Amino acid sequence: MCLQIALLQIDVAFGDPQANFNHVEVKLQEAAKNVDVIVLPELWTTGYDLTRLDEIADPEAQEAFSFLSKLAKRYQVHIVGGSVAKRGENGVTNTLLVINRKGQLVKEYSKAHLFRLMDEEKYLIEGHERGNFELEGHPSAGVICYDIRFPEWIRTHVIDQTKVLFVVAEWPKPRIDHWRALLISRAIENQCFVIACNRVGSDPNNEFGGHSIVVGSWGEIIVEAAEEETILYAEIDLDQVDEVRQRIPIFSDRRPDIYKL
Ligand SMILES: NC(=O)CCC(=O)C(=O)O
Repeated sequence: MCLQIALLQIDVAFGDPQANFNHVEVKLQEAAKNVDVIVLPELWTTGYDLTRLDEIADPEAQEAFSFLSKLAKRYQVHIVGGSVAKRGENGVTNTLLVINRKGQLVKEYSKAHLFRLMDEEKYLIEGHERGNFELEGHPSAGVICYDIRFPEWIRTHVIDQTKVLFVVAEWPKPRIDHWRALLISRAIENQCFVIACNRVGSDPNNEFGGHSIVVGSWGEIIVEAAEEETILYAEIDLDQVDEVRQRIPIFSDRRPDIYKL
């Protein structure tokens, strides 16, 4: 079973949701021909304008959901809709939205590990649930940026046969070597596809590194972007995951009985 994927490696206007909705609408239309899944980066509506979240966070992520739902239906695509600053009852979360071809919400996942270097813990509340969902019947999962530094968290997502791990990010350029190494490692150790969408451009505090990437379940790089705005396309064959897992059966060779931390 093959899936055609498009990753929107875009710039994000700092604290300007309307500009970002307009930009994503254009890019999504461009990407939508002959693809099954479109992926957006982290916090694509607001960027890291965290001090203005009172003003610009999306109540219950309703505006982002309605916008992505309309486009998913129009183009008949699944959208792994990056993440948005969602204002809920208890505060603001950094929340990933997954929407199917019918425009229905399949999954919401809130970033579990908040990144202190970018002040997330001062303005956001953390999520507690896993990011698993099904994509055309295939077990998949989505996590957000800093989450990939926690292999034990990622493992909990793949233990139930997950074949595709989506990562949405605003990862700064100075640590782009970590980004690449962590994503390739997560693919090899979990024997799954890793589809990772980063932003480009800069904000008042950071320059972002691009290098969105699709890694196969053997750890090979299928496609990788540079540092400019681009739409990155990839075809993934999900049968590869079964072959790799049969060849080196790490899931049956695991020894959780001796892994106590
Ligand atoms: N937005 C983020 O979570 C950034 C994570 C990051 O830069 C890192 O080095 O980890």
